[in-house]
Amino acid sequence: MPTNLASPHVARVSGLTRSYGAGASQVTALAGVDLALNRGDFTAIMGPSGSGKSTLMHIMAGLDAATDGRVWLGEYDITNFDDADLTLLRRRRVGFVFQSFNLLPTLDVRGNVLLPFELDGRKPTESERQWIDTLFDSLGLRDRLTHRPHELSGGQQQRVAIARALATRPEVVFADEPTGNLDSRTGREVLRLLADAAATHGQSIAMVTHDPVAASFADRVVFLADGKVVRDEPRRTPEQLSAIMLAMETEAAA
Ligand SMILES: Nc1ncnc2c1ncn2[C@@H]1O[C@H](COP(=O)(O)OP(=O)(O)OP(=O)(O)O)[C@@H](O)[C@H]1O
Repeated sequence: MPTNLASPHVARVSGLTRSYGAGASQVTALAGVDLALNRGDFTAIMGPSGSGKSTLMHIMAGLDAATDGRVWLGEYDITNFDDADLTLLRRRRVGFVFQSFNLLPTLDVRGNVLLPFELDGRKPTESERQWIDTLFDSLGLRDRLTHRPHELSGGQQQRVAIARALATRPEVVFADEPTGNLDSRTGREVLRLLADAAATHGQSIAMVTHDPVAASFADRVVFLADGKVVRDEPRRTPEQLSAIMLAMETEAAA
């Protein structure tokens, strides 16, 4: 495997294209994207519906394959990895938080958080055990450890999903609209937790969102339109991000 241990990037794509279908019905979801996610950053990926955000995230996370271009996850060039290698790499290097929480209904909170270790066929080390305890405390899950997902509120379920995503200290956490199913107050709590994981623990996080308030918690905001990166901004207020989105829509309509 080609390695580049000095890489300051947790994930990178170069000349990335992704099309679906063939002939007249072909859709180009990504049309030549160059993007590198910095280690320790909380990066938001914004853009209008259909601009390619989820496709980009899925390819960066090794869940979908490029049509053309190259993809790196940490020091690995995963462009030509087969499914078995990708599964292993995802299990060991990537955490996921989805809009729909994706918790196992039959497992309690502790079981859900320990699931990535189970899947990897190992037990947490002593230091991982301590880290998981810290997560239970800082995410306010301590008195819910034996509860099953259906006994929890939406915000609590998303906090369990975040604890699970952070438990193995993955190279990068990918979050797809993680606050999409939460009320705005609970959503802000979840965003604060993600921002804190990056700021305090150096956890690299990439989050897809269409919500300027959510994106305002990120260190960096990358905008996609029509399958291309059109802007790349440092931290911005929700008002500034809304203005950028509006300007993009006005340009697209002109
Ligand atoms: N499996 C697929 N088959 C065919 N077309 C697809 C598939 N997945 C995505 N697309 C198309 O690719 C384009 C980009 O989709 P994508 O889901 O990445 O956009 P998005 O920015 O995440 O949108 P949204 O904000 O609505 O979730 C869209 O035109 C979509 O219809």
